[in-house]
Amino acid sequence: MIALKDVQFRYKKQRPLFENLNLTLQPGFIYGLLGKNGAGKSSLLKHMAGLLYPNSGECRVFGYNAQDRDPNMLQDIYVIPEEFELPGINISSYVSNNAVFYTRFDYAQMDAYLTEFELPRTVKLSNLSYGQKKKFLIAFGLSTNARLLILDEPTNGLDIPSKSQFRKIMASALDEEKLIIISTHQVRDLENLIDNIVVLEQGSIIFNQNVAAISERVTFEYNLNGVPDDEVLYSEELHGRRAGIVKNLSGMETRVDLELLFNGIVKDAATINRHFAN
Ligand SMILES: Nc1ncnc2c1ncn2[C@@H]1O[C@H](COP(=O)(O)OP(=O)(O)OP(=O)(O)O)[C@@H](O)[C@H]1O
Repeated sequence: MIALKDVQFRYKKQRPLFENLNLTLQPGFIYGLLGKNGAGKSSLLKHMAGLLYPNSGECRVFGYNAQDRDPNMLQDIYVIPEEFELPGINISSYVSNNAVFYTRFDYAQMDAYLTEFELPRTVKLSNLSYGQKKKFLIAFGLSTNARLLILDEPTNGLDIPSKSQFRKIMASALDEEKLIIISTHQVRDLENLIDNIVVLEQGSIIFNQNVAAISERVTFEYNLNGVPDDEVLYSEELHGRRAGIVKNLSGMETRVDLELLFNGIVKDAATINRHFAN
């Protein structure tokens, strides 16, 4: 479990980014962390990995205070950052140098991911394309079997087949012990993958809901003609029509449109949260 309690944080000489931020994340789920540029997603993920420390409050990961960077905690965390550099060595050298840090590293699993992603094994990692490097890190990260996997913009640079491979691989990698957090702007890439949506805005959590609850409470409509105004929680122009988020009064579960949902939350989180609270 990850528990952030009353976290306050500011970068030096900046105004506070997090003020009393509270958030609990449970294993067995994939969380989508969404937010506009500069909302604080990467900073939040860095707190969880013990790379940034709160000014006050605490961030506990599997019971450890993340800022202590206890080796037992670190071997259970794998972070794939948005920007990274890989050394000029081939995959097998990298694996034999780095897998030792993870007690549950599964070499057969790594091999299967490399085949699935069609990664060339003899080329130096530094000479791979950006998308290939990303796929290599995803393969390595999953093979560590770390209980906490943090992925910052993992689908950036992936081609279309690789994005669907990514979704398939992530879904199959999840078990009840693992907690996966994916931060992204590419919300469509997360559809049918994430269990929970957390939205951050100017350092505050403005929305935190389970996808099943979302599909039970609201529907996503692409032509609001005829829908009474008091049932519409958010609307926008889409291909010349009014699309939007509507109260689900039928109780039938429908597909969650993450892009519409995100737009609605950013525009007016209070209205949407009020509906969920009722
Ligand atoms: N090292 C730093 N020093 C000072 N301010 C920083 C630093 N890193 C980030 N910030 C500021 O903190 C805020 C949050 O940045 P952060 O990178 O966490 O946002 P983000 O949600 O990940 O953004 P993006 O979607 O653009 O990657 C921004 O206003 C940013 O300018």
